Formats: sequence, C-alpha cells, structure tokens
Amino acid sequence: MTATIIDGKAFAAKVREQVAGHVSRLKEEHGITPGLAVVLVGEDPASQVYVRSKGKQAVEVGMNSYEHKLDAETSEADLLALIDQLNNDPAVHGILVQLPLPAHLDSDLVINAIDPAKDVDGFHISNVGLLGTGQKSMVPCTPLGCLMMLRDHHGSLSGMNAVVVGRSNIVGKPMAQLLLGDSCTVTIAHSRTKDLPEVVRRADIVVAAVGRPEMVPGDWIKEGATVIDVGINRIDAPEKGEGKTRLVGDVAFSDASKVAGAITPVPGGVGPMTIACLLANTVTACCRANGLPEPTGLTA
Ligand SMILES: NC(=O)C1=CN([C@@H]2O[C@H](COP(=O)(O)OP(=O)(O)OC[C@H]3O[C@@H](n4cnc5c(N)ncnc54)[C@H](OP(=O)(O)O)[C@@H]3O)[C@@H](O)[C@H]2O)C=CC1
Ligand SMILES: Nc1nc(=O)c2c([nH]1)NC[C@@H]1CN(c3ccc(C(=O)N[C@@H](CCC(=O)O)C(=O)O)cc3)C=[N+]21
Repeated sequence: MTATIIDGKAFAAKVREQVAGHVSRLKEEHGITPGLAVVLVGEDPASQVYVRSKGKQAVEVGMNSYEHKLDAETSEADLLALIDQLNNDPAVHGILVQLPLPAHLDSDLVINAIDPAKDVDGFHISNVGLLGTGQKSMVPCTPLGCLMMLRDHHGSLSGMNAVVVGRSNIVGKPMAQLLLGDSCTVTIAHSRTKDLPEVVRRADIVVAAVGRPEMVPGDWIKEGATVIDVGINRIDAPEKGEGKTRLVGDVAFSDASKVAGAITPVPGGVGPMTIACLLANTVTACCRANGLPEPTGLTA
C-alpha cells in the first residue's frame, strides 16, 4: 500500500482563499480590516522565519499585520505593557506572542495577560477551559489545522482510535481535546508511556508531536492508518553539501508511507496549515469583536 499524501500546503492555500474572501467582505460591507499583532522577543532564527511568514501571509489575505520585535533582554513589565496596549487597540483583533520566550519571562503569565477574545493561539487558560468543556473558544492553530485535514480526509472521525504522541499545552493536549470532540477514542502518549510501539500500532489516527527527528518508524504504523506529522526538526544534511540542513518530521516518512493509508509530509503538511489557521482565527476573532456572524468551516 502506498499512502495518500495529504497536501497541507495546497489545503492551506484553500483556507487562505476563504479567509481572504471574508476579509474583503468585512472591508466592503463593514469598513473593518482584521488586524493581527505578532510579538517576538529575542532573535531565535527559526522564530524569526515563522514570524515573518505569518506577517507576510496576513498581508496577502488583506489583513493588517503589526510586528513587534523586542530584544531578548526585554523585561516582563515592558512585555506586559505592550500586551495591554494591544488588548486596548481596536485595530488589533488577534495577538500572538511567539513561543518559546526567553527564560527570564514567565510564559504562563504573559499568555494569560492577552485578552482571551484576541488570543488567536488559543493558549489563554480561559480558551483552554472553554475547549475542554466543549464551549465556543479560540482553538490552537496547529491542532485545528490537523483536525481540518483529518475531517477532510475521513469525513466523520467518530469511533476511530486516535493516538496523540506528545502532551504539550500547545499541540498534544488540545489535539486530544479536538479528537475527543469528534468522538474518537483518544490515547495521549508521552515520554513515560509503556510500550509506545504497541500503543501506536492500535491507532487508526496517529498524531506525532514530539520534536524528535523520525522517532516513529514505519513498523509502528497500523496498515491503512492516517498519520499526521506535527514535528518540525532541522537536521544536518551533508548529502546536500557541507553545513546544509533539511527539515524532517517526527515520523520516518518514507517507511511509514508504505503502510499508512494517508500521511502528511514535512515540510508541506501541518506547518502551512498552522499559519492558515492563525489567519482563520484572526478573522473569527474580528467577526466576534464586531458582533458579526462568524465564518463557518474555519473553526472546530
Ligand atoms: N507544524 C507546526 O505548526 C508546529 C510544529 N511543532 C513541532 O512539533 C513538535 C512538538 O512540539 P511541542 O508539542 O511544542 O513539543 P514539547 O517539547 O513541548 O513536547 C514534546 C512532547 O513529546 C513527548 N516526548 C518526548 N520524548 C518522547 C519519547 N521518546 N517518546 C514519547 N514521547 C516523547 C514529551 O513527553 P513528556 O511530556 O513526558 O516530556 C512531550 O509531551 C516539535 O518538533 C515542534 O517543532 C510545534 C508547534 C507547531
Ligand atoms: N505562539 C506560538 N504559536 C505558534 O503557532 C508557534 C509558536 N508560538 N512557536 C513555534 C511553533 C512552530 N510553528 C510553526 C509554524 C509554521 C511552520 C511552517 O510553516 N513550516 C513549513 C516549513 C518552514 C521552513 O521551511 O522552515 C512547513 O512545514 O512546510 C512550522 C512551525 C508555530 N509555532
């Protein structure tokens, strides 16, 4: 069996197209332009790339993008003051603080300072609680992107065995909540899980969000399973030349794609969907802030 490749890049382009349609309607019919503020503290090169990409794509769909780059030594008080300013700025509908933050900053404190209605990452405790209780919330972008691809591929996920490898607050836990919301039987695995290969072999849906290059080998995958690879790992690629690197996921793609029914590639899978969902969340937040009906099909 050769797996269907789930093309996250193409799917993300479709989501952005829908978002762009909503943005132009908001502008024409209501004179409102959705605005996304992205805050980056420090100079982490990977984070800089993502932040640039978010800003660029926001502008491409017709939104306003506000980038705030603060130096690595920024104090907590200064960062909180910026968040307060963005919370009170009516032109800003979505706020994202790029993680991880430098170690001297308390990320829980910072995230919980964001107005939950503008928390387009869905990381604020009130959004986490709303998601956990099945209420309307802002849904974290990466898990939302994964859910969209799974629903598109399967239609209904009801009754499927889903295994999420990884229990982070930004990916693993919200992913498990969303799968549960779609009536999967959900297992969350992590570094203390006993006999992980056997746990993964039971899965109809595997979501790998670990951060270890190709740690899930092909022989852990059940024949025909759907594999969503969230991992983004930059590894050395001497075959491309000295000092060169390449991106790989948490799944050994080549072997897994021989047994899986469907699989997302890295790059070109979950990553582009994450940014598309960030834009979708910003439009949703903008509609809610203005008491307008929110787009359908762009939330969980
Ligand atoms: N495509 C995208 O848009 C995004 C991609 N990512 C990528 O996804 C990956 C995961 O990110 P994130 O959730 O933030 O990572 P974290 O480091 O926060 O969490 C990793 C999780 O993996 C678990 N884990 C670590 N080692 C093992 C192991 N040997 N066996 C089983 N589980 C293990 C950890 O378990 P424990 O809790 O026990 O320590 C932890 O729960 C990274 O590669 C990251 O770059 C992240 C966000 C967005
Ligand atoms: N507050 C916050 N929210 C986030 O959503 C967030 C964050 N912090 N910190 C870092 C992680 C990581 N993340 C990615 C987004 C897009 C790609 C992406 O587009 N990847 C491309 C490749 C990009 C490349 O070539 O480097 C792809 O997979 O095809 C990857 C990773 C969002 N994150």
